[in-house]
Amino acid sequence: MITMAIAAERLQVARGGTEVLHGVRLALPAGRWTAVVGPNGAGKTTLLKALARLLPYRGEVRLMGREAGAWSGRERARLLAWLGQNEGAAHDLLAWDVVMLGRLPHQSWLGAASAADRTAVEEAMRETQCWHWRERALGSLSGGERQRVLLARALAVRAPLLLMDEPLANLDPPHQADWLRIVRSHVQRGGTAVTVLHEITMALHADDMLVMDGGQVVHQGACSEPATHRALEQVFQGRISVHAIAGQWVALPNEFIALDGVADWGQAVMQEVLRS
Ligand SMILES: Nc1ncnc2c1ncn2[C@@H]1O[C@H](COP(=O)(O)OP(=O)(O)OP(=O)(O)O)[C@@H](O)[C@H]1O
Repeated sequence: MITMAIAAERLQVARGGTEVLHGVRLALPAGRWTAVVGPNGAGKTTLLKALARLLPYRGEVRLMGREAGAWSGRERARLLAWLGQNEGAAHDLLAWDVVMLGRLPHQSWLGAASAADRTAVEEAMRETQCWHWRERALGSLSGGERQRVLLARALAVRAPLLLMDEPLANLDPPHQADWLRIVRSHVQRGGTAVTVLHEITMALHADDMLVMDGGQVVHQGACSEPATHRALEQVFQGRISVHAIAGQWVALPNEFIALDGVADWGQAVMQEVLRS
């Protein structure tokens, strides 16, 4: 039997007095990476927050087969690591201390950090290449540097469930590629990742995709399935299309590729890439 890492039934969430998630049903298998995509305002952040119990909801959420509310706060904090969008953190905290916050669920009340905590922090900071700034205040770092520290904090939890909302914000292309490797290695070790991504080509690297529109999940399927590509094209009103280029699914804006000559130019660039 396939273990469901996260499942929801009849999930309803209201924000500002208005219902914005309308009875969502989903089942995300363990050991896979699911990308949540959809137009602005579709309800992606709301869904992720509800799954992490960061927002009140009606209906049912199950984490690793158990009702989310049945886990104690500390158990849940060890089970599920969260990286939010535009997350605030005290800007005068040192990067090291920010990442150490990810170890709180493992520490006793007022207990000092253990050797295992320090190892987890160092490994997470080296993995996201922010070890170098461990003595710097968070507020002194650039947007992308700060994002890597916050990603390290989520990794330091060593939770089997990793939920990330727009994790690529401010990351340059090499660090986006590093992030991809980190998520892949998390799922290869049996972990589960759920990420909200606006960059559809990056999202197509995931195993599965949850396509949202108007506060509902309109499609759930493998990123390689034509039905998933059709669902994507539909929610973005036919303004993007999914293509296979160099063995990878790529989402391109139709206006762009329809321009005379641009498609030829794209082909030429791709040939160059393949040759190099
Ligand atoms: N705090 C809030 N108060 C009132 N309405 C809210 C609040 N937060 C979100 N909403 C509304 O809920 C709906 C879903 O928002 P949500 O942030 O989940 O969408 P999203 O798919 O993540 O969007 P985006 O792609 O723009 O980040 C939107 O219509 C939004 O305006």
